[in-house]
Amino acid sequence: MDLHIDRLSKHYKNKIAADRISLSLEKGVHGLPGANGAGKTALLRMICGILRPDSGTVTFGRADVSIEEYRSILGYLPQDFGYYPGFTAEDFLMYMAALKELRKTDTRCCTGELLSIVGLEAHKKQKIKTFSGGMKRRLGIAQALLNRPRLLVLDGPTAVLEPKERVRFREMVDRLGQESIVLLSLHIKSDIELIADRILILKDGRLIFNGTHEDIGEIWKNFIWNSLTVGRSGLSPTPI
Ligand SMILES: Nc1ncnc2c1ncn2[C@@H]1O[C@H](COP(=O)(O)OP(=O)(O)OP(=O)(O)O)[C@@H](O)[C@H]1O
Repeated sequence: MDLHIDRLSKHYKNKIAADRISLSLEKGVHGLPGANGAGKTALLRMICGILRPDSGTVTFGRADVSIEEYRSILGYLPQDFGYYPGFTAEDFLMYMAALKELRKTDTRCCTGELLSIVGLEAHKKQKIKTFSGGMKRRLGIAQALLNRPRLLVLDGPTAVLEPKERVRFREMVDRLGQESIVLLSLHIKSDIELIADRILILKDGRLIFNGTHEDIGEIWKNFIWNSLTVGRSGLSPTPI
């Protein structure tokens, strides 16, 4: 089943976060690069039903973004994900599963599997307050996978990952993209090149490109790379 976005718009006073965005996404990994303020987070939040658009629709198959059926196929890692520092990794996943109203029996077996997928199995009894930024991010990815989503939306998933973690993440997303629609906002050149099958580029809330690496051509490639201002820390202009 496909994700359909039809003329989605969102304004904030004098700013346009989304300007009549229309697109359809199929299974695979879709990368969303773009300069700061281009509208990536606004689009992802509208796709997840967290931000209400001024106009336009988001549907998965026949399910509208506002209904329960849509939420049951969705996994989401927000840009600023809140953790409970006193929880262990395992307890946190159980807690998130309860919030998502997943059955306890299903959750118990999959929390171990998910922690292993994100490389945190050895840390499952460790409190989150002792985790590095990269470990927290990986735990955030694990909670997004709890309901085995057919639509997985990750906002800046690689932002604080170490190079080794990043390689593991690429492999994981590659596997997930074979079964599901994966949509990620990415800031780092090598991530976009290596992770995404297709690229969607936003500029000032408008979708200005939707295609493959081959489609994009050198001019557009230069445009994207020049519009990206971040390295691993979000501060360096040099992509890693
Ligand atoms: N709550 C808000 N109030 C006013 N303007 C907002 C609000 N949220 C977003 N905007 C504006 O909407 C536009 C799109 O913001 P958005 O956060 O989606 O960009 P982004 O591409 O995710 O940026 P970044 O890479 O910095 O996270 C920006 O101009 C931003 O300033």
